[in-house]
Amino acid sequence: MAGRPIITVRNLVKRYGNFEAVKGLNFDVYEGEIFGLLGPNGAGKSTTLEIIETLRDKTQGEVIVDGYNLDKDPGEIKKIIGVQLQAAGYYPGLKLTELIDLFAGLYNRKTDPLALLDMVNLRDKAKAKYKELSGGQKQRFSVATTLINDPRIIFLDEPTTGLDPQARRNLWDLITDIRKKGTTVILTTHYMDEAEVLCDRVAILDSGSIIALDHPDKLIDQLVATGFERPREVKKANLEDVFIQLTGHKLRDGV
Ligand SMILES: Nc1ncnc2c1ncn2[C@@H]1O[C@H](COP(=O)(O)OP(=O)(O)OP(=O)(O)O)[C@@H](O)[C@H]1O
Repeated sequence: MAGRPIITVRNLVKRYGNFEAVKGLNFDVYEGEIFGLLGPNGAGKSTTLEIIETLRDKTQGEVIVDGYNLDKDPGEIKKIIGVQLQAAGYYPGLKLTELIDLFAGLYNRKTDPLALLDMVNLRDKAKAKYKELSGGQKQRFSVATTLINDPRIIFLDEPTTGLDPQARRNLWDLITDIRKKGTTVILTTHYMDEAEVLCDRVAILDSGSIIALDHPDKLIDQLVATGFERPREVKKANLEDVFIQLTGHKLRDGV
């Protein structure tokens, strides 16, 4: 993807006391791409995202988001990004339309809640309370709320964790649709199949450092070029294929 960098991170360091969780990261995210941050538990993915999102202080380094320097213009950065809240961020007893109106008010924006719910296949749940949604519906709703301020970039931290195979695929489609509309997406995931399907480029973090950064295909090709060969798959399908064939492609949680 030959876009211009919309996020530039240089020599980013984060220390918690004496512990260095992020050790001098350098990377760019290009406008219009889906960029994945991968890595084992504790690698520093959430810390890095939260620093760029202006939610966590950095120790050192420079972060530029769409031309705005994090040190000088965090308020401008907040205006152009969409951040996914954890479930605890939503009042459980409010209806979905009320929650959207509430967030729109915080952003000082006018939004059509039903149009937004349409995007994430939740129009028929407009009058439902947040606490009445299934896990997949909650995830879709939280992605919808990242779009309320019409952001240039959205941040998704493990958006499909805990979802069933249909709900995961549905969320992949949603993320792809959001990108098609020109929004840049930066996400973390522990699912390598998800990163392979969704991400234009991925950075693999380990113990606070980037150990690889490229297109998923290129990283795979590089590994194959070393002589690595996966044990041959004897079966032409896997258990997930069985599951999807048996239970269908449709979402089960009320669509
Ligand atoms: N507030 C904090 N105080 C001290 N240490 C912290 C704090 N937040 C995170 N850490 C540590 O920093 C390291 C990176 O944590 P981070 O949450 O960024 O990792 P992660 O890659 O997102 O992990 P996971 O995949 O488990 O979500 C971990 O060792 C973690 O224990």
